[in-house]
Amino acid sequence: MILGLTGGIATGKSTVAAMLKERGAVLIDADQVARDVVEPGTEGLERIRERFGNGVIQEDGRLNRAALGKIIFKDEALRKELNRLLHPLIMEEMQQRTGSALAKNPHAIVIWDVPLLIEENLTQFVEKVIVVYVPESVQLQRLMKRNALSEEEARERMAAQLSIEEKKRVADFVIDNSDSLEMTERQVDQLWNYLTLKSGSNQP
Ligand SMILES: CC(C)(COP(=O)(O)OP(=O)(O)OC[C@H]1O[C@@H](n2cnc3c(N)ncnc32)[C@H](O)[C@@H]1O)[C@@H](O)C(=O)NCCC(=O)NCCS
Ligand SMILES: Nc1ncnc2c1ncn2[C@@H]1O[C@H](COP(=O)(O)OP(=O)(O)OP(=O)(O)O)[C@@H](O)[C@H]1O
Repeated sequence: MILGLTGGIATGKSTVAAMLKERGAVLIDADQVARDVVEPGTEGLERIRERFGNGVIQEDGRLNRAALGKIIFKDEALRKELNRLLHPLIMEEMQQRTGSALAKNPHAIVIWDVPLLIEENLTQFVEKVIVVYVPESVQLQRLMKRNALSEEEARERMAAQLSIEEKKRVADFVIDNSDSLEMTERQVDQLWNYLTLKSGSNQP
């Protein structure tokens, strides 16, 4: 069983993903895969160097994420170009990791944690869509705090994605993460019970 977990930037995807992992889900994190495919020596990093120049590569040969972020969150055309360069590499790696997980355990509950699941039409690859929701005002506050961003920078990043309200409309399951972590845990427990029943898995 493959499920998509998404939400807006800083609505709490990683928080909910960690809770699902604790309960036994196999987690495939697109942000992590996106990091892995641009490690030094990869085709991903070479693609970025060719298009964006050495200004986004650090002295130690690693990607300067802050520098690239500054460029692409301000400019939609450049962001789309970066997506075009990296997304096929990210997708291939995610499919591969999913294949190995299901080969090991055909009953595994595999969660794809993908911020752009809906924007990039990846819902076709998953059975159900889980959206981690908080109202936009909470999203803005959490994003500014976590990434030490100004309100303008945080709004720019939020504008690079479909709004959380629109994502909520596409969801099969909504986890409301605007209250305490305990309240979120409770919703995750309910969801997990349903998923284990449906997948026929006996995971703890
Ligand atoms: C631009 C980069 C280097 C900035 O790195 P940084 O470490 O500051 O951020 P990080 O990767 O942790 O992403 C934080 C959040 O930003 C949002 N985000 C990232 N990339 C994008 C994008 N292309 N479009 C819209 N939102 C994005 C996501 O919500 C993500 O969870 C990095 O985000 C990147 O390589 N993005 C392109 C790959 C991509 O699309 N990743 C998203 C998962 S498919
Ligand atoms: N219920 C909650 N109450 C208060 N703070 C929370 C709660 N859930 C998450 N947070 C905080 O909000 C921030 C965003 O959460 P998290 O990193 O899980 O979001 P995300 O959706 O994975 O973000 P991104 O899209 O950037 O990957 C973090 O600083 C986290 O500690």
